[in-house]
Amino acid sequence: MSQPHRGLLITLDGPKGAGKSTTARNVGRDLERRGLAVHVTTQPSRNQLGEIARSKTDTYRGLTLACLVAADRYHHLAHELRPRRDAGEIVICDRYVASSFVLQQMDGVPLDFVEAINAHADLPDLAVILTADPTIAAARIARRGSHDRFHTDVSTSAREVELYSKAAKRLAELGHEVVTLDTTGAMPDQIARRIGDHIAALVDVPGPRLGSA
Ligand SMILES: Nc1ncnc2c1ncn2[C@@H]1O[C@H](COP(=O)(O)OP(=O)(O)O)[C@@H](O)[C@H]1O
Ligand SMILES: Cc1cn([C@H]2C[C@H](O)[C@@H](COP(=O)(O)OP(=O)(O)O)O2)c(=O)[nH]c1=O
Repeated sequence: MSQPHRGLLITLDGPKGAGKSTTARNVGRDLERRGLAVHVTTQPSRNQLGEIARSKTDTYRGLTLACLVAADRYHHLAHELRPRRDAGEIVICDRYVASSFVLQQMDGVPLDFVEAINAHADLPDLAVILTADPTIAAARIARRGSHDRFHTDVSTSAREVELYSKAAKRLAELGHEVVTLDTTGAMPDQIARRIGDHIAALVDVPGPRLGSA
C-alpha cells in the first residue's frame, strides 16, 4: 500500500527514440517500489480529442494541429492530470508542453503562438527532457519500426535534439524546473532510478523498500 504524500506533475519530453515511453514506464515502477502512488499517462491523451491528434497528424497540420494538441492538453489537465495530482498521486506524463515547442515549430508554427496557446497549462513540478545522440535515436526508431511525418531520418533527429535543447532553456526562463538527461549510453533502469531519486526528493521519501519487486 502506498504512503500518503503530496501529488506531483512530472513531464517527460524529448526527441523520438530518446526513450520517453520506456522511461515513463520504468519510472512508474521505480516509484511504486518506493511506495508512492503513481499514474502514468501520455499526450496526446487517450481521450477522443487526443486520439484524433495522435492518429490524424497527416490531415491536421500547422496551426490546426497546434490548437488541437493544446485543446487536448487542457482537457487532459482538467479531467485527469489535476484531479490525480490533487488527490496525491505522482502523475508522469509522456510528452507535454516542450513537445509542442518542438513539434509545432517543426510543423512551421511560430514559437510565440505555441507559447501563447499553452500559457495556461500548469507548470510541472519537474520537466524532464531526455536527449540522445541523433544517430542513436534514429537507429532506435528504425529498430522499433515506427515513424510519422515528424520523423524521417537522422537529420530530423538532429533537428529535434537541437530544438529540445532550446526548449529546455526557454522552459527554464518561463519558470519550469527542468532536468536534462542523456540516454545515449545509459541503461533504461539507470535513467529511471535517477529520475526516481529526483522525484522521491521532491516528496521527501526514502529509497526503494528492500525486498519489493
Ligand atoms: N536507454 C536506452 N538504451 C537503449 N535502448 C533504449 C533506451 N531507452 C529506450 N530504448 C529503446 O529505444 C526504442 C525507443 O524507445 P521509446 O521509449 O519508445 O522512445 P520514445 O518514446 O522517446 O520515442 C525502444 O525500442 C526502446 O526499447
Ligand atoms: C504531444 C504532442 C504531440 N503531437 C503530435 C505529433 C506526434 O507525432 C503525434 C503523436 O505523438 P507521439 O508521442 O509521437 O505518439 P506515439 O506515442 O504514438 O509515437 O502527436 C504534436 O504535434 N504536438 C505535441 O505537443
